[in-house]
Amino acid sequence: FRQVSLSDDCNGRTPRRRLIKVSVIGAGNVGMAIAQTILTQDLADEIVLVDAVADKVRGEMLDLQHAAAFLPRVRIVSGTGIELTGGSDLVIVTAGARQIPGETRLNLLQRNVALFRKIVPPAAEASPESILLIVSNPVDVLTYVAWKLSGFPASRVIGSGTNLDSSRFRFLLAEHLEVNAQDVQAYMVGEHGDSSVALFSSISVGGMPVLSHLQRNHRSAVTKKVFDGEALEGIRRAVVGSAYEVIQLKGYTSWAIGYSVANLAWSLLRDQRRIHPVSVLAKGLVLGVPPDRELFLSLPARLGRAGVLGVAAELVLTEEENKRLRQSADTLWGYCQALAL
Ligand SMILES: O=C1N[C@](c2ccsc2)(c2cccc(Nc3ccc(F)cc3)n2)CC(O)=C1Sc1ccccc1Cl
Repeated sequence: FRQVSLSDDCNGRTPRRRLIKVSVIGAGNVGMAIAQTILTQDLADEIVLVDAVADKVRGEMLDLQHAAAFLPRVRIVSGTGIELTGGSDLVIVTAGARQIPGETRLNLLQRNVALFRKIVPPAAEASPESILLIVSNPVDVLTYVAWKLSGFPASRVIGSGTNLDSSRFRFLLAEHLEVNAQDVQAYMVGEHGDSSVALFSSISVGGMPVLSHLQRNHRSAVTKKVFDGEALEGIRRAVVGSAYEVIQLKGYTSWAIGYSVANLAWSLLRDQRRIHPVSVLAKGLVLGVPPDRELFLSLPARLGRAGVLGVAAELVLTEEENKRLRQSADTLWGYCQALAL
């Protein structure tokens, strides 16, 4: 139809905000769930998908492009070369060898370190101002590896860490209390996975702590239902159990990790300064761990466009919680040292 210009086009100049570019390296179930969620949440102006398998990543790009009639306009690019990610604000790494059943974590780690040696240096060189967000497992050690290989300041190298553990924890608590999971503040910290530490003492619902003096003074339905210890320990175990249950039922996880990582991307790219439990350089932040030990584990961190703006180091931990955190720190440090990067 005939082009009619009705609006003042700012003297031929289109007002420009800085365009946001996000790259996802690894177009598997996790990478594509993250990309799809970032797309639907209108978070990026350009999304780059990189994977070693050319047909797979081109197919994923085309399939997403075909949804354009229902989505905000986003440029979607794909290929096998890391150089496509150049100029990214955020580079999300989900690439990783799939764990062979029965394979030890150390063996999977070594295979993924070899992969990271090929991915991280060129990605860092192509986007020197970007934030690296590591999702590949074992995520805490691989975030340390990405930090060492990238040469970036630790503030711009983050692991998804216990963000997923914490979102499952919040879901299970919310179900138990029949309240919206968005009104449940609850953190799991430390090492992602089987050994994450649930911070029972800092659970709050609608801003009310559920494990405190309330125990004595109020017998409301909320505190009565939540504060008995075995219910909480049961929920902590269910966080781990639910991960294994999903793997057993569908063979992989995607939606929860997709939404939880897109939530991190939102805070980072839109400079939200929100606090998330993510894997950060925990040097000198864990009581009882020598302050010179360089290791990554999850702590509540304030996230913005500059990456990690601050870490909640003055965590209120019980002696038991701190002991478990220290044990995780020792294990993780052992792995990091063994790599001798
Ligand atoms: O939801 C998952 N799924 C995975 C998975 C596995 C194959 S495809 C996806 C999962 C599920 C269950 C166990 C497990 N263990 C594991 C440990 C070390 C590794 F390097 C890789 C995987 N990993 C990967 C993973 O990290 C999670 S979260 C998770 C895992 C275990 C305990 C608690 C949580 Cl919150």
